[in-house]
Amino acid sequence: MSCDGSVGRREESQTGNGNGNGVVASSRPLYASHRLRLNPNTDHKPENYDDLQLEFSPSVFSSLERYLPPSMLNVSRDAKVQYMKEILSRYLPEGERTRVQRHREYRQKIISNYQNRCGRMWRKSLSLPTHKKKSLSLPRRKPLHRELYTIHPTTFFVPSFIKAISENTEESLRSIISEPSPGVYTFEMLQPRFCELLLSEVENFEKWVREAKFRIMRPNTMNKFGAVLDDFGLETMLDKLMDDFLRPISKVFFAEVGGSTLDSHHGFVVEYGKDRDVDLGFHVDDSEVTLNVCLGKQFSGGELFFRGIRCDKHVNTETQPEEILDYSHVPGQAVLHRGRHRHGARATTSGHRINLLLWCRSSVFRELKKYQKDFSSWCGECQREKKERQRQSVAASKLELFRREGESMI
Ligand SMILES: O=C(O)CCC(=O)C(=O)O
Ligand SMILES: [Fe+2]
Repeated sequence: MSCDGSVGRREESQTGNGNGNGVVASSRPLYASHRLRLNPNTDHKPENYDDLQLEFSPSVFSSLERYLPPSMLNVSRDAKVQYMKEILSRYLPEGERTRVQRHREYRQKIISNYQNRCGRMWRKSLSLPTHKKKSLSLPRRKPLHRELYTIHPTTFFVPSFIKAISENTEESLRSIISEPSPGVYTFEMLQPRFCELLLSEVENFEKWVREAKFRIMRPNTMNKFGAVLDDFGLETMLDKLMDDFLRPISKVFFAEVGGSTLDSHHGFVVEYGKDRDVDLGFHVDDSEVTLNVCLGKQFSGGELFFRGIRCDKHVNTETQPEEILDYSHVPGQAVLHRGRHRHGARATTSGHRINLLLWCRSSVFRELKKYQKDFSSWCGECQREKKERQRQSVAASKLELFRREGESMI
C-alpha cells in the first residue's frame, strides 16, 4: 500500500445520515430562557426516570434535577422532564440526537438477541425502557465466554504488564515499553488464552449475525469486515481497560493530546485476509490515543506503517525520513500511538489477521483544541515551522548585528 496519496480520516460508522431526515423540524425552544442553579440542591431527592424513553440517560435527568430552580422542584415529573429536555437540547443538535437514538435502537436489537448477563446494566446505560420486549423474529445466541465481559487482570494480561501498571511510575512503565520511532510505543500485553477467547467470542457473534441475517455496522468507514465490540456487550469491560490500564500510560506518554483525560472510547476488531479486508489505506484515527493489539491468528504481511504526527492543517504534508516506521504485528503485543499519527496497514498476504482496536478520546482535549492554532507540542509539521521561524529570527538578528557593527566601523 502506497502512502503517497492524501491521508484519509478513519471515522466511526454511523447509523442513519445524521441530517435528521424524516424528523419534523422542532419548533423554537419554548424554554429558551430556562436557567439552572449554579450549585446543586443536595437536599433534594430527584425522581427516577428509568422507565422513560429519553434521548439522554435517565441518570443525567436525575442528576440535573438537583440544579433546577426552586420553583421547578415541586412541579410534576413530566413538566420537569420537559424543562430539562429543552435545556439539554441546546447541547445536542437535532441530527446528532436522531443518530444517537438510532444507534441506541440498533444496540438494543443486538442485546435482545445476543444476550449476556450485562444485559440489564447495559439496557440501563442506554436508557432503554425495561418494558421493551425482546424481538422474537431473530434467532438467539448466547455469548460463549462470560469471563470476557468483566476485566480479570491475571487472565487478560501478561504479568510484566500488570506489574508495571500497578507500580504506576514512569520508570516501571518505561521498563516494559519500547519506542521504535518517536510516538509509537510497543509492549507485551495480552495473554494468548485471552486472545483465543476473544477471537472465539467474535466468531460466535458473527455466526449469530449470519444466522439472523442481521446487517451489522462495521467499525469504520474504511472496513467491510470486523465488528464493534461495544455493540455486543463489551463496552463496560473496554471502559475499564481504558480507565485503569491505558490512561496511566497515556498520562505519561501522551499528556499533550489529553492522555490523562481520556473519557470515552470506540472498541472494535478488524479482520484481514483473502476473504476479508486486505489492507488499510493511509489515515489518521478519530481518537486521541489508539491501542492496537494483534489477536492472531497465523498470517503474513499486514505490517503497520507510520508516517509522522500531524494536526488537521498539516495532515497532507511531506513525511520526513526520521518519521518512517514499519512495524510487524505480533499476537499479544500492543502498539499505542496518537490518533493523529498517520498510519496504514499493508496487505495481509496469507492467513487471517485479527486485531483489537481501542480508540480512546478526551472530550476535554477536543474542547480545548477548538481555541488553539499552534500544535507544536505534538504536530511534527507545526514543530518544523516553529523551528524555522526561530531560525529565521536568529538569522535576521545576526544580520542586523553585523550591519550595525559594519556601520560603527565606518
Ligand atoms: O490493521 C491494523 O493494524 C491497523 C488498524 C487501524 O489503524 C485502525 O483500525 O484504525
Ligand atoms: Fe488506524
